[in-house]
This record gives sequence, structure tokens and C-alpha cells, in this order.
Amino acid sequence: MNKGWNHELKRNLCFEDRYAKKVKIAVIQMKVDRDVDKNITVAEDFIRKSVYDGADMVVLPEMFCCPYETSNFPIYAELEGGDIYNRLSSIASRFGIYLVAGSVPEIDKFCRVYNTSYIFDRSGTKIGKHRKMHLFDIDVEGGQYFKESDTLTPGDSICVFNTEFGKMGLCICYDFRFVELSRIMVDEGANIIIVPAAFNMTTGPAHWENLFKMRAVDNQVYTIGAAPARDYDSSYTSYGNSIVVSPWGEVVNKMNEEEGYFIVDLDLNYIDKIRKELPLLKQRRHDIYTISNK
Ligand SMILES: O=C(O)CCC(=O)C(=O)O
Repeated sequence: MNKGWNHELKRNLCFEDRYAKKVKIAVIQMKVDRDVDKNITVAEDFIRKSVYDGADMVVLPEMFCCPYETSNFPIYAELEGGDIYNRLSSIASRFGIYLVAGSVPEIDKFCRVYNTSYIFDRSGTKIGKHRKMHLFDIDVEGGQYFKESDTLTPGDSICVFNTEFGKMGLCICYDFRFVELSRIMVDEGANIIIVPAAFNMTTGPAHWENLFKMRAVDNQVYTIGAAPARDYDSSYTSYGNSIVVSPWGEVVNKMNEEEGYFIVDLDLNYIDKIRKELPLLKQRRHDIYTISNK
């Protein structure tokens, strides 16, 4: 056999093999009710449909079972391992999926309350946890005011978790604005950055899609944003527009403001292709600058 041909065939087979590495991720955009049980039931119904459509992983929005108001966070908060946590873990195992369980208010033994995301694997085991690190304290003239620090405490660690599809990073909403955080997650191996979020009608139209594109292009990763559906009856109106962007900056899928879900089939080898063609991460001048979490 011609050695050159054999070599070429092997190379192509490896290439194809790598290209078969795909993950189906469902993004759920649900309305948030005052009733926790109702929210979990709605989430579960969407998860059931996503699983029927072949999802490997499901992502829920920020504060998907607690209306987004600072006064609600201590009232709805539970210790890790509480009822909501157990129900989410059992949903993950029952459906055999990875569940990025949006975020929920978490209370610790010192009565500090956090905006926390738990990530469960297919057996319902927790494989990641993130406490929002950058609290959303903003005051835009003529627009949105919010002060999470009235009732929340910030987290202090960066979340990268491992799956059968490789490493993924997670941060919550306002965290995503801080460029260093995404870069550190990517340096720790994350190929996908997942962001349970709830932008509003001031910052959403201005920045939401741009941010998901910017972080994807800068870091050459997929970015995923899962938001609550818009509800004009709530005191904080979510922008919705849940989104997935590719490492080339293309919008893979995006919703409008309504309740619903979509599934994307992400080709993880596309990341290698983009990084090979445009080797940004390799071409950094670490001799001149660095970003570090130390
Ligand atoms: O950064 C923004 O504009 C929105 C942030 C936000 O709503 C949040 O952190 O919950």
C-alpha cells in the first residue's frame, strides 16, 4: 500500500472521528412564578421535551425558581442539599442528562445568601457549583436600577467542570461582563462558557448579544446564555433572547422574549478548527502580559 495514501487516510479518519464529537444542549427560557413548585414543574416539562429531542445537557436560566427581586432571595434561599437541590439532582438522574440548573438563592450556615448555580451529571451527582462573584449593583440614568448586594454575598471561586464532552466554564449573568473571568476559564480548559442570566430591558438590547459574541470570538469558544422569558408583570423585566454563539462569532440559535426552548448540536471540533486557523490563544505575548487567578 502506498504509505503516503495510508497516512493521508489515517489523517482523514482522525479528522472525521474528531468531527463526530458533538454535544446536544437544550436552552430553556421559562417564565418565573412566585411558586417554587410550579417553576420546577415547568422546568421539568421543558427538560422532558428536550430529552425527547435528544439533549445531552439542559441549561436553565438565572433565578428560574425565584422572582428576581433582592427581597426574595433570603426568603427563597435554601441550604445546599435542600429540597430544590434534591429535586434538580433527581431530575438529572431520572432523565440521564447533564443539568446546568440555572441559579437559585443559596443560604449558608452563617445565613449568608448567594446566587448559586449547581451542575449535575447524568447520575444526578453534583459536578460543579458557582456562586455569582460580581454582584449586580447598577444604576443607569433613566433605566435599570438594581442592588444585589442589599441581600446577597459574592462568591469567591471560578467554576470549570468536567464532562464527557470536555471542560466547560460557568458564570452567572453580570459575571460575564468581566473579561478576565472568561479568559481564565478558557485557560483552565473550558470549551463552552455557560451563562444562566437575566439581562433587563435597559442593558439587554444594548449589550446582551454583543457580549455573547465578544466572549466567543475573543476566546474561540461556544457561549450559551439562558434567560427567563419576558414578563411585564414582574418588577424586573427579563430581556429573554436566550442565545448560543459559535467560536467564530456566529449566532447558532437565539430566541425572542417568549417562553420556550431550543436545542443546538454543537461540534466541538469546530473550536480546534478556528483556533488552528486563527491561533489567537497561542499568539499571546505572555512575556509582556498575563491574566492570572492567583
Ligand atoms: O449585566 C447586565 O446588564 C445584567 C446583569 C444582571 O441582570 C444580573 O447580573 O443578574
